[in-house]
Amino acid sequence: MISVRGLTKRYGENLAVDGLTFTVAPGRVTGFLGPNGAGKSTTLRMLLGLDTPTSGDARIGGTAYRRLAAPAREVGALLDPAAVDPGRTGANHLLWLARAGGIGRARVDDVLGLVGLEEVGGRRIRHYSLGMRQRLGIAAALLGDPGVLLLDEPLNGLDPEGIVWTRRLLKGFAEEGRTVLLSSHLMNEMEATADHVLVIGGGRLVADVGLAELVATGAGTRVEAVSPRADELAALLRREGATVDGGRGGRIAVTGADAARVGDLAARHGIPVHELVPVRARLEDAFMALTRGRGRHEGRTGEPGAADANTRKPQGRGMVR
Ligand SMILES: Nc1ncnc2c1ncn2[C@@H]1O[C@H](COP(=O)(O)OP(=O)(O)OP(=O)(O)O)[C@@H](O)[C@H]1O
Repeated sequence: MISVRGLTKRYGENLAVDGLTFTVAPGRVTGFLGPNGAGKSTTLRMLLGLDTPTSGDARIGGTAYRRLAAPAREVGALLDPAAVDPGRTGANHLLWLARAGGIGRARVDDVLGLVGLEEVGGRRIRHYSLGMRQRLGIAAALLGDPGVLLLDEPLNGLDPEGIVWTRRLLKGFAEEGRTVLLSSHLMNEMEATADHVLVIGGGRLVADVGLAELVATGAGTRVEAVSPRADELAALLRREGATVDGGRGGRIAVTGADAARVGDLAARHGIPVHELVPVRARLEDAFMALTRGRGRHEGRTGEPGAADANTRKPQGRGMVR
């Protein structure tokens, strides 16, 4: 179990993490999502005692990482797979980590086998592909057979086979009752891997919700319509309060009105419609809808999302935007 309470990190003027409170339960894969600069890595670093919170706290099994008696056996982490000595062999790198963590050398061969690197353990890391380095990083996280796994972008650089393998591994860990928290910007992969998601934007919690529930909220659900008089239809829909994007080739994407409303409106005005397709929201759509205006690159001060994030009421169970 991971618990974070009022976690805040300020770098000078920049409030990187802003009063985050959440728990990560064992027995499921929890995805950690947010636009670039949202504060995911900073949060993970504070969980791992690599950065000190300005206020609030982050605990693993009720204890701050720096106070854990045997951290390597309790928490496995993958932060930056490039942070290795390229002159070492994969096996030596793991052996060095095992020694530092009080873990026996037999476990090195175990984890090399687990991640499919047994054949190349004796090769220097500089000759590893990006995907192999990623697997080595996962092997390092697994060394202490920990109950908690924290993985920052573990799917980066993996080929499709590597992605499927990692997904199975993480799901298997969760099924064994371990706590798994992973960040990834690959939405389709997150959708296929996570059971629950934490979404942050501008350092604040935007959603803490089951994946199925998030998608079912309909955030990001839209209707696509094709009409030779698409501009006219778009103007009518906007007048009715819907949001309309596109228009090229007579194709528009409508949010805020369902297919029946779009079709009825078109019929009332004698506008022919050649296609009318409801598009069910996927994680990516819901994520975009939740975090719009909350990206670091969209500006921290005065951005619409930041201004109202304090005042918005929860919308449905688990939605904290
Ligand atoms: N050591 C640091 N010193 C100063 N500012 C920092 C430091 N680390 C992070 N930041 C700032 O804190 C904010 C959050 O960064 P963080 O890396 O945690 O975001 P992220 O969600 O992990 O983003 P990404 O997906 O791009 O990795 C950013 O504005 C970043 O520039």
